[in-house]
Amino acid sequence: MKSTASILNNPFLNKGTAFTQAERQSLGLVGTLPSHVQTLDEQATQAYTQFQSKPNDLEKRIFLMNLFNENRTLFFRLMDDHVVEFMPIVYDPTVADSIEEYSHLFTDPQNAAFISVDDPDNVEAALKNAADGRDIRLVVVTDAEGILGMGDWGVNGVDIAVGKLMVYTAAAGIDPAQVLPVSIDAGTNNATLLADPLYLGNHHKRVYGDQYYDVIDRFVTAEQKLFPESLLHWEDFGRSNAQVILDKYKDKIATFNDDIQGTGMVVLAGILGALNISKEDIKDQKFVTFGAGTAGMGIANQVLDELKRAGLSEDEARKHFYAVDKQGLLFSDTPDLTAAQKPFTRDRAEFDNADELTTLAAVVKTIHPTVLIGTSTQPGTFTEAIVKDMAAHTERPIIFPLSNPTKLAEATAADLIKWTDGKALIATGIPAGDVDYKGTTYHIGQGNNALMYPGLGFGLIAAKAKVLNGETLSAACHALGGIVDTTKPGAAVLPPVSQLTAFSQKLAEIVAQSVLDQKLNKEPITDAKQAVADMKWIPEYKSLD
Ligand SMILES: NC(=O)c1ccc[n+]([C@@H]2O[C@H](COP(=O)([O-])OP(=O)(O)OC[C@H]3O[C@@H](n4cnc5c(N)ncnc54)[C@H](O)[C@@H]3O)[C@@H](O)[C@H]2O)c1
Ligand SMILES: O=C(O)C[C@H](O)C(=O)O
Ligand SMILES: [Mn+2]
Repeated sequence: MKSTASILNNPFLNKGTAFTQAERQSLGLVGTLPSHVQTLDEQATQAYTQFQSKPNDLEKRIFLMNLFNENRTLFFRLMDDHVVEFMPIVYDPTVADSIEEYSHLFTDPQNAAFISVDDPDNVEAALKNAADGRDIRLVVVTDAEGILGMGDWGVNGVDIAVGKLMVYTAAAGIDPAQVLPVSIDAGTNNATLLADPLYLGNHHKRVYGDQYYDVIDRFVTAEQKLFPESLLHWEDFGRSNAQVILDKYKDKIATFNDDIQGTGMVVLAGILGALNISKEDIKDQKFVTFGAGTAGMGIANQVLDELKRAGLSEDEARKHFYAVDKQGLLFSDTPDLTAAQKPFTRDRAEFDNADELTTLAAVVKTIHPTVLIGTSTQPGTFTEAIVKDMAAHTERPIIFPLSNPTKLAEATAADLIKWTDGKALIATGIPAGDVDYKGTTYHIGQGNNALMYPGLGFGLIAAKAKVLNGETLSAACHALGGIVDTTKPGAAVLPPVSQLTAFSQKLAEIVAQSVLDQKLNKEPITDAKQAVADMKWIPEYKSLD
């Protein structure tokens, strides 16, 4: 029999006041709880009332995290009941505040594994100890060099791994006992953290190069050895490492980078939704990506793939893209190009005014894009003048200001609707309320990878995929078509978060089917739908007596 403390302090087993009398007897809990036995419903109602009494979003998050630390079943039951309200609290944007305050507010490691670049010999031990015998099927790892658009947050960034995993369970139904958040503490270049005696990570600058890649390699090796059936999700790595790491492992194991591929997927799905509304062809679009980093180039690659599938040659397809970064429009001779940027550069000879194309305004004026994507981390950069200029040359401009959190968005949905007289087809990185303009209510899609990665990941795990390839990514991007009624005035380009569970399920089935169709499953599975249904965890108490 387990000790009293090991049950009440185990969030995967704990039921608190819902332990039945029989369980209290058999588990040695008699007299350790008040005598009235509550149902999960009663606990959820009571907890929601407490949640509502919290004065602000960060306090609400702290309350929910305490519940999460104590009792995962109750936490996810509550999240199931209130997913639209809880998403911005447990995930983006409030997760950004909690990351900034992580070291100061720390009370519980939340069953994460903490790997230190200074202790490479204990990488495997860290994973093993944190898993504590659990059958891990999903790992979300971050080194937190590029947390959302807020830069380097060192060990504090573990909260993004915890938050992404919460969304996985709420959206797709992965068993919370089968997930593992991982922090790789490679140091930090955040001067505020380094100067803070309360900072809980390594107090030294970030390590790069061979020493860093050696730890990553040890991590991947140990992760695959300990959890051979798991999917490995990379989150918020820096621009110089994200693509390199993905390229190194993507053909060998079941893995994906959420900022590159998850974001590419949601943006392509959003563009397809927008084109469904405008009844235009993707082959007629000109794409400007503003902020040509991890997400910007991930998006460009996913859209490029779509153009090729629509029949364009590689060369023709690339001509549809204009990548803009700090230097302005990226040309083949622009200094300091990243590996991901190089294939998307333009030739100076294409333009009479190439030397002037150093700002977004000049690029929009010259190119007349039909699609403008913001992944720049620069707030307010989609100005009224730029947006009006774009709208003057295309009937339904597609404009996605995606930088997170809220304070970094390139524009607000309300401004974009106003400046384009209701013509813009919009998705935003964080949740945006409806916009009422001249008698129409515009619903704004959330262009956040949270719409995609839970279904993608769950489908890959359920189908026991060996790898994730372009075929499956493409199938997933098309999965959301038809969920939104695009004939309604003011329709959103993506489905609402209120339908997150339903479309994550659909997405998982499509992904699993694609894996099976390509015979990429590690073990024999015949029915994708059944495999997804069999994996689904429901927040209900299981009998422990
Ligand atoms: N909505 C989503 O699902 C989603 C997904 C991923 C990333 N994002 C957001 O996108 C942003 C970028 O994330 P990332 O992971 O690509 O980061 P990143 O650091 O890899 O890329 C940011 C890019 O913006 C460029 N940039 C900085 N200042 C600029 C300026 N003044 N003009 C033009 N470009 C400039 C940088 O040089 C860099 O290339 C973040 O705010 C992040 O939250 C959103
Ligand atoms: O975390 C998010 O909200 C989306 C995305 O992964 C990001 O880095 O901004
Ligand atoms: Mn991210």
